[in-house]
Amino acid sequence: MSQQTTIRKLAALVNTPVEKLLEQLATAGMPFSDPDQVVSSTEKVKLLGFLRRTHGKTDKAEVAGEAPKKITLSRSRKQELTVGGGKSRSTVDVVVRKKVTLVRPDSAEAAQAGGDDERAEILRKLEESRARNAAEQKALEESDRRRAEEAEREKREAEEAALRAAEEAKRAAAEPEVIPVTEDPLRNQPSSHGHGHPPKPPARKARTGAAAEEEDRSRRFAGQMHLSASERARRSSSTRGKPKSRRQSDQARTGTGFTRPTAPVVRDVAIGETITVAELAQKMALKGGELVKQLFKMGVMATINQVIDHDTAALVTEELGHNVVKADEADVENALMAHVEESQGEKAARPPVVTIMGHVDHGKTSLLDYIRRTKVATGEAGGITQHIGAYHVETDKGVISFLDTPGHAAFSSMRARGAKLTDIVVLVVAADDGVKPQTIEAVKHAKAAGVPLIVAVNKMDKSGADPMKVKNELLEQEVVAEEFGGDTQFVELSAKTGQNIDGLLDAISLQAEVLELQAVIDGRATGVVIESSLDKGRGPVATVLVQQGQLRKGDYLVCGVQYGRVRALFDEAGKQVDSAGPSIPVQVLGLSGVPDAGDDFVVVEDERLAKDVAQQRDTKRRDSRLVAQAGNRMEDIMAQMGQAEGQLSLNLVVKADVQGSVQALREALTALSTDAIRINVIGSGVGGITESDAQLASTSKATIIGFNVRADASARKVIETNGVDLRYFSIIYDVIDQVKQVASGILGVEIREEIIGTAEVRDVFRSSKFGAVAGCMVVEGVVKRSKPIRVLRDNTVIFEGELESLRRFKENVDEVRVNTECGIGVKQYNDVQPGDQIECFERVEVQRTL
Ligand SMILES: Nc1nc2c(ncn2[C@@H]2O[C@H](COP(=O)(O)OP(=O)(O)OP(=O)(O)O)[C@@H](O)[C@H]2O)c(=O)[nH]1
Repeated sequence: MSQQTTIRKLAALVNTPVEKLLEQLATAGMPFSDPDQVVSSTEKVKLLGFLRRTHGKTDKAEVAGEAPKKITLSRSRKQELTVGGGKSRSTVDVVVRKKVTLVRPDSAEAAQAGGDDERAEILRKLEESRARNAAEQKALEESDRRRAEEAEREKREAEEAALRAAEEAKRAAAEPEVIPVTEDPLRNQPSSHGHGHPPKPPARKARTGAAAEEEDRSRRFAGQMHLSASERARRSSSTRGKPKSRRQSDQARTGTGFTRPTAPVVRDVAIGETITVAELAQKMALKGGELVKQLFKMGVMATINQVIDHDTAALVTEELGHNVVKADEADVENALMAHVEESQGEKAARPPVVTIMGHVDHGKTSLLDYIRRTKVATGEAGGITQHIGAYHVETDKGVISFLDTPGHAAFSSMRARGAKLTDIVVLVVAADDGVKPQTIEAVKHAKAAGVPLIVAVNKMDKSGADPMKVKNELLEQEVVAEEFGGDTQFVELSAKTGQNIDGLLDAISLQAEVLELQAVIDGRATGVVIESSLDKGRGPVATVLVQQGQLRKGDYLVCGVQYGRVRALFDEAGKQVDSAGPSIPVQVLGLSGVPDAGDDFVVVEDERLAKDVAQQRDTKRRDSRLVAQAGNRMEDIMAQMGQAEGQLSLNLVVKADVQGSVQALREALTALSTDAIRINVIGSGVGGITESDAQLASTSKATIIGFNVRADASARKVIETNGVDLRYFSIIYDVIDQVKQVASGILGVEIREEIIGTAEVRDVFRSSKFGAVAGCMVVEGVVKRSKPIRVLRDNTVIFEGELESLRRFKENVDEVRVNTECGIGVKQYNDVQPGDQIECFERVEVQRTL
């Protein structure tokens, strides 16, 4: 690659005639004869120095007669580079610039070395650099060539692969599916349950045919409990024997697309309060049957469509290795809550809600009736007040609402359902009778609920009234009158004469003021159902107590599991009203069904939400009931079986006029159950006793309890024909008493042994006539000849039998009393010893009671 220059070329380059250049060269000491003679670089440099000198320019190098101190040679070369691969491959023009700089050694060194040596060195280095350049250039060319070859080869391979794929796809379409067994990642992987499969030989011949396929599949899925959705899809598609799609086969071969997980899939399974077995199985991607089996292993017998409770579902889910997540079933409820909160506004004072409690016959009903009769404004002229479960009165000091179901049964049943309705409890105590068991119970209930008490000392008109006694007795219950330094107001009154009833109302208003009761006055109403019934003409009727907001005619509301639009509102005077505010009881018409006492109600904007919430609650309630009824655990079944053996049962059908009474009775009666007898309320409801109630009672041998309701003609017929036990009541305590009696009748009598006397053996005489006769002292009770005896030694019974003889001073007697000596001959037993005890007992029949 030497760049040799002739004199002619140089002359053209420097734009000088050839002759002149020859001349100059000659002058510079380099005589050339032929213009085509080559001029070396050194000669060029020399010429340059000469020319500069002749033009008067200084050149140290030349002056010193030396070569230039630094020479830089540069060159550039253009070449093509291929970048990227496949589709993105492209060519780029690249300019390669080379620059070589040669530096002259130090002038001191240079001074030592001769000028020609130096030039020779430079030339050598120049030559070396040229050689290096050439080598590099060659290497570059070589790598370019290799790259081009590589690209060519890749292109060729890709074309071949495409061709092969097309052929294979064609072949696959013609043949049944063959699972590429060697690709299976699960194959060499132990399963989560420890059933590891030995590694397969790498290249197994692909098998075709259903049997091979089945075997292969079972091998692959054995011990693998959880299949992902795609696995299932794969399984089912292969089961159907469909050929693989081209895409699938391409994916399988190229390894692209989905790869089966190598470990069991752990799922987050959302479980609500209840779930059906089928639904749970689906959530775990498991066959229903598998889950049934798993449940059975855990001791739970359930069918695929059965509802199981949350705990059981959670257990089995965890057992199968999945995570349990609490399902957010309260979606609609949340929407409802948001709805309620949204309607909250400014709060203002509200009237108090009062419940009256006290011992039986102390005058609760009389008090409520007196207040209602004298204080509730009747609607139209001659209108009569109605019992709707609550009423409100207007006093000088404000409005007061009374809950009209006296007694703590209703109070506690409401409280048990989470409904806190009562602000103040008025405890009625008859001044002539004082504190009685139910008075104490009422105090306990009020205290447990954290509700303040006002004591109404009733029957003050009676001659035997002793209010101070009441105050003192209540002190023991920690109910301290104001005059004793406590905070409980005592009001002495008479429900009969109406004496000081206003004083009681004042006391209530005062207490309410202290409590600073508040509620949102405007906005959507919320509250609680106090009573409900099914009216023949008007449909479901519910008395509700509004707790917040205004309940208006036309409002949509959800009420327990019922919903509807308020068709009409009635107050306790039977008068239609347009709205009811906080603490005001009102009768509502227009619900889809009869709600339960204690259910809450919420007014909502539209019917849809009301319906959704009601339906969701209904489903939930039904499911919970199903779970409760199912008794699906083995233990439960066993327990029930055990119970059936030893435990008697009394079945009852309870019908009452209002829902509150039904609930109170059901709870009170069921609570009478003991280990010996179980009280089952197998049917209950609001309304008269119907034929179906009678039929139910007849088939299940139940007693019918009619509380303020009567049996209709067809029911009476069934009752008479089948001899069903029917009893009517109007007082709750009577029901309880009678049920106790009936239960006792079922329990029957029990034989009890009573020891009537014990005698100690002091000496033993043996006579040929009577055998062994024990000389005894009666130490306890009386020993009777006609009664059975036991002989005890060291407090252990060693013989049980009868007396042969009982004598006192050789005389036969029928009985011997305590501290008397006697001779006892035991029938068929001659082994009596001094120190033994002879116990005389009798068997008595005792009526079993609850
Ligand atoms: N003399 C007098 N008798 C009263 C007074 N209050 C109630 N009575 C009578 O006491 C009896 C019982 O009264 P009720 O009001 O039924 O008593 P109760 O506490 O509601 O009774 P139960 O509903 O059975 O729990 C009735 O005969 C009433 O007439 C009163 O202030 N003075």
